[in-house]
Amino acid sequence: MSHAFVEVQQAAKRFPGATKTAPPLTVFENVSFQLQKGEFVCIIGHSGCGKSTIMNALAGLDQFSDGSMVMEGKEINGPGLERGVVFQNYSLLPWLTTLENVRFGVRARWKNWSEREVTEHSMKYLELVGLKEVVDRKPSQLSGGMRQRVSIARAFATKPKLLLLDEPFGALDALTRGVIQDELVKIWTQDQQTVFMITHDVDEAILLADRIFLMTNGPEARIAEAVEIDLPRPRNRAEIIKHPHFYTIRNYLVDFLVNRSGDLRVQENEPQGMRYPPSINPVNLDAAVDAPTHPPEATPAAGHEEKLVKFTPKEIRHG
Ligand SMILES: Nc1ncnc2c1ncn2[C@@H]1O[C@H](COP(=O)(O)OP(=O)(O)OP(=O)(O)O)[C@@H](O)[C@H]1O
Repeated sequence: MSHAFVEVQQAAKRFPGATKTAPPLTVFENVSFQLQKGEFVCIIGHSGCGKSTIMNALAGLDQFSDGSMVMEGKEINGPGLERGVVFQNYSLLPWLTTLENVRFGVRARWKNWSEREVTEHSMKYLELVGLKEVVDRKPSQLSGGMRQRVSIARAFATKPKLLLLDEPFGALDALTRGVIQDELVKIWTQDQQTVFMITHDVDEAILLADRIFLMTNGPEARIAEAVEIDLPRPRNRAEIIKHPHFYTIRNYLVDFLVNRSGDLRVQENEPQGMRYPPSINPVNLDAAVDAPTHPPEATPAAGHEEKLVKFTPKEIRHG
């Protein structure tokens, strides 16, 4: 029996073809991985490879077409309070105020708490994401970044054992993003949560993750590799770029996204069955990639999304 905190085995997702005669779409298949308790894992891959679909399944909001997923030995077959989710699209209740949106989650989590305890705890997390002044506003009266912060506060406040984050910082400006990344690391460290996070930002993934899963392009995507990030903690953005391993890791990830993610399809005659992604430590590979050891050029390669290859050291609060 597996001792992993979360175990996904041979997951696949298929959708019916767009027309009656069109073949079904296999978004991904043969996706198997484990998350260890307390681990911070990021998953990166090009748009459409199925990252959100995997996350929705872990959240219990969708199901795989094949395969299984288990958390602490129990099958995941619906949403649960032990799993907290931050979506790209905030998913707030529009008729509730900012505070009520957070209180809603906190009250559900700790049913025996007094109203005062629920409010105080909710306020603590709203303060943490810098929203103390707007707690009485409804989501429609907030900016996109503010709504995302409410959603982050709600997820953090409920202290789930597994925190599922789908590009949670996408709508935030660089400074706020740095501050909230710091808070996420603090909460993760204090509460010993396990985090599974989708990001398109390579630098963010290196800053936060213990391991980064690299997904090949869809259709028929899979997790090709699990890259170990051996940079010492605590990490801060200003310092890690000076670490001798930083650019080796970064170049390896960018090389995957730009050059290799489309070529790593399952071969026709490759044996099927359970396949965990191999663990890769780019620093220990001989000439891991034929790439420079300085920041990649700011100009993205033709045909690739700018956000994937752009080098943007962001400001971050030192703490
Ligand atoms: N209900 C559906 N019917 C048909 N295809 C779908 C459906 N939902 C998702 N897909 C397809 O599944 C694929 C994976 O979608 P998903 O949102 O998981 O990708 P992603 O890797 O998270 O992308 P992004 O990085 O853009 O968010 C896409 O090609 C999408 O078009």
